Amino acid sequence: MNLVKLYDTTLRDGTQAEDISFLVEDKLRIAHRLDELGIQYIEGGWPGSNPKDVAFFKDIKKEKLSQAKIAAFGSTRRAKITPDKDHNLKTLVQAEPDVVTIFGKTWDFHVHEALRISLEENLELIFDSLEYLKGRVPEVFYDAEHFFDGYKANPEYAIKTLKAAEEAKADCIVLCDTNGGTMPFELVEIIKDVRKQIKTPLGIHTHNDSECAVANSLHAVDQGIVQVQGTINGFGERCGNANLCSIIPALKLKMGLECISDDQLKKLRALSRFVYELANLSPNKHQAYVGNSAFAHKGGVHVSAIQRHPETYEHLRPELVGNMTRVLVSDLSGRSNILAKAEEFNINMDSKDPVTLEILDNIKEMENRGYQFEGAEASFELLMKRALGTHRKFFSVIGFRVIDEKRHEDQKPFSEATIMIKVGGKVEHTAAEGNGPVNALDNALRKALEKFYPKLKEVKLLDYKVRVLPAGQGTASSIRVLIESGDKESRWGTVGVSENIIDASYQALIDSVEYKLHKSEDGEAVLK
Ligand SMILES: CC(=O)SCCNC(=O)CCNC(=O)[C@H](O)C(C)(C)COP(=O)(O)OP(=O)(O)OC[C@H]1O[C@@H](n2cnc3c(N)ncnc32)[C@H](O)[C@@H]1OP(=O)(O)O
Ligand SMILES: CC(=O)C(=O)O
Repeated sequence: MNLVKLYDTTLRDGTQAEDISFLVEDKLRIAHRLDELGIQYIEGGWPGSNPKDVAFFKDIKKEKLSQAKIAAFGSTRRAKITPDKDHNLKTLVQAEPDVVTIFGKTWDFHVHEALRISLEENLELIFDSLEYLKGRVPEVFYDAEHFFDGYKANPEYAIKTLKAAEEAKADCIVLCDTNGGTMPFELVEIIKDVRKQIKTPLGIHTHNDSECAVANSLHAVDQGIVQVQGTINGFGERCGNANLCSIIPALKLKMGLECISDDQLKKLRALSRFVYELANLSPNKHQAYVGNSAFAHKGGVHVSAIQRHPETYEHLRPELVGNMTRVLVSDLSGRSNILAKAEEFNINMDSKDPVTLEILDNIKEMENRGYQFEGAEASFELLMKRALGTHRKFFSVIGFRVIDEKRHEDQKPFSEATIMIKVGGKVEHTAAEGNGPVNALDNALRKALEKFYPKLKEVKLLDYKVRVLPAGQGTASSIRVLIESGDKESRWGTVGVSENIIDASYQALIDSVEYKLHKSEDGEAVLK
């Protein structure tokens, strides 16, 4: 099996994305996870750029990585000075990385416009910057910036720049689609020509401006390229870099090329989510291979078929990349969705049971009113339990009142809720404040119930989403509230719909509390 080396630039090009910034501590943690995944090269940053990147290279030396090599990034020397006087090249060597990668100009237009030097001077910049680095660091890679655009504009000159890097004995020459506009069919023809003229091992670095970064990387490998650069989740300048979360499984599972082990591949989804978390971004649920929806089935026809054989609607087994099959319930559902969901919740159901059809009709009718169960699986489970008669009533709400008051125009509004509940034969009447009416109602409900069910103290309200649903024929517009709650072990979503936002929130809060009580080992056991 051929070996393709992976070069991750999440910590450098990834941080060039709008909204993405990592602390040194984050970078160190990500480097460890990339190492565990089996990434061979980790580009940590540009030490000539800022003190944070200098600190990263200092700190990473104290860390023990199992196999990955650390690369420092920078540019060729500035014009009119020798390499030994160039601050950027000096800091690259001082960072003492395993690899230095420098980028240089390939496109004559850039040489004239961005560097404002002659084409000949640019060749000297490339040659003597690489020559200076060789011998001072263990490995030197050359990123041929704008290679494909440069080749299209002036192929002879573009190849000359690669030859300058080859003469200086660069260990790998990386062809970059810097502006991300190259089409796969163009890239293939260009690489074929390069391979006739350049014998140094080649790498690929693509951007996603025309949504072709992954396709271009895979075509490049097909053409004999041995190093693939990219980032986790495709983070990167403008529309991003080639997404390693898609490239890695494609290399291994579609092209049969060894790059990481099977066990490492199973860590892919966890790494993707870890990097989103440290970047403080919500994961893209529709992301190929690793997203929540990547193997989520909604249409009844699909669910029926995957239950007979998963390959009918899955291009590979999700477990291979650490993901899993999910069955969604919606108004596109058929009986198969309900049965699959019931199995997930360990509820016994029979496809011929009239209850299955009753639940299905119920869901369709509720979705028509604005309910949505895709993000509210806890409400769905309670709905099934109610239909099957296995739902337990832990408490009843006699009534509640919410007051939202602003006593002076300069004062913050004040929210208070009172609630009366009944548990067994006991009535509890409590009041609580909150930073808004829903928060006050949540506090009052839990204050009243915690006395009977102390396990509710573990529940936290994690997310609250409100959506105004347009009015239907003859109906007023309504509000859908989705609440995400969690405890030490898990998270669950609940939903409420009403013309009144407090009532919709109340329904979702009640479901959240009921779900927690059901999932606690035994309803009676939590009742003191
Ligand atoms: C394709 C890529 O992604 S390349 C990486 C891009 N990433 C970044 O730019 C992030 C980090 N960059 C930085 O921190 C800063 O740009 C620095 C510290 C590197 C340089 O800062 P400054 O000296 O202020 O320069 P500035 O940011 O304006 O960049 C333009 C300079 O870079 C020079 N330059 C650009 N590319 C190259 C190159 N390949 N080789 C040598 N010099 C280059 C330009 O000639 C220009 O120099 P001049 O000001 O002497 O005319
Ligand atoms: C080197 C690099 O980041 C690019 O050409 O896009």
